[in-house]
Amino acid sequence: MAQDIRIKMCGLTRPEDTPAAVAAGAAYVGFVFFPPSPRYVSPELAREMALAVPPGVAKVALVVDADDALLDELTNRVPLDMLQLHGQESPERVAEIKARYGLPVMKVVGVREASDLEAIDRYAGVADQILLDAKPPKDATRPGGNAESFDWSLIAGREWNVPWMLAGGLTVENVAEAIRVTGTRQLDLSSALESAPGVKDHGKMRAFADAARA
Ligand SMILES: O=C(O)c1ccccc1N[C@@H]1O[C@H](COP(=O)(O)O)[C@@H](O)[C@H]1O
Repeated sequence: MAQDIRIKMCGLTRPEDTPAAVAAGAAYVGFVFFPPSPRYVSPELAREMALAVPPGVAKVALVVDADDALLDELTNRVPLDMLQLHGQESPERVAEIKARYGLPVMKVVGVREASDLEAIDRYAGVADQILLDAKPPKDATRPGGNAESFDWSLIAGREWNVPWMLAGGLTVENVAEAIRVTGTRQLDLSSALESAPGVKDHGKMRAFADAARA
């Protein structure tokens, strides 16, 4: 059993989802604060859910090009352990957010082709973690959570001097291959854990965690 695999289960929307993610063995739980998403949760609901998360499981706020007003509200109301920046935030903005809120920051880098990976070095000095996700399809209404994978062979054998996670279209069927090709020790997903957009399926959470660790 590959017990050292760490999983982030993102886009939890109901109070019962957090204990289910924790029971499945999630190392991180994610709350989406991007209003167009079917996984959007209000700060009030996120607070209720976050308060039920035991120590040792990181509570992550996913935001997209958030301004300080939103980040002030979230950090004041929700007990958080990490901010996930899933927009076009520059390295300077990442550094500013990190300094202002004193929370670890995970910057998303969208990947479609090899040259996209050059962005990692620009963020490695400021972000605490990098999340490699597929760039969204052209007609997408959100920058992530589209159940799209990128070509994992682009990062086969690559190493960076910053912790990183793999995201984008991970499923119970492809997770073993994703780990084999990329060597990742951290996985992040949302769509494949759902029975409908925004509705997490607790059986799928358990099945994914079992497959990832097998
Ligand atoms: O899930 C969303 O609605 C979302 C909205 C805006 C930005 C990112 C979003 N999701 C994140 O995208 C990746 C991959 O998700 P999937 O497994 O392909 O559905 C993951 O980090 C989600 O949390």
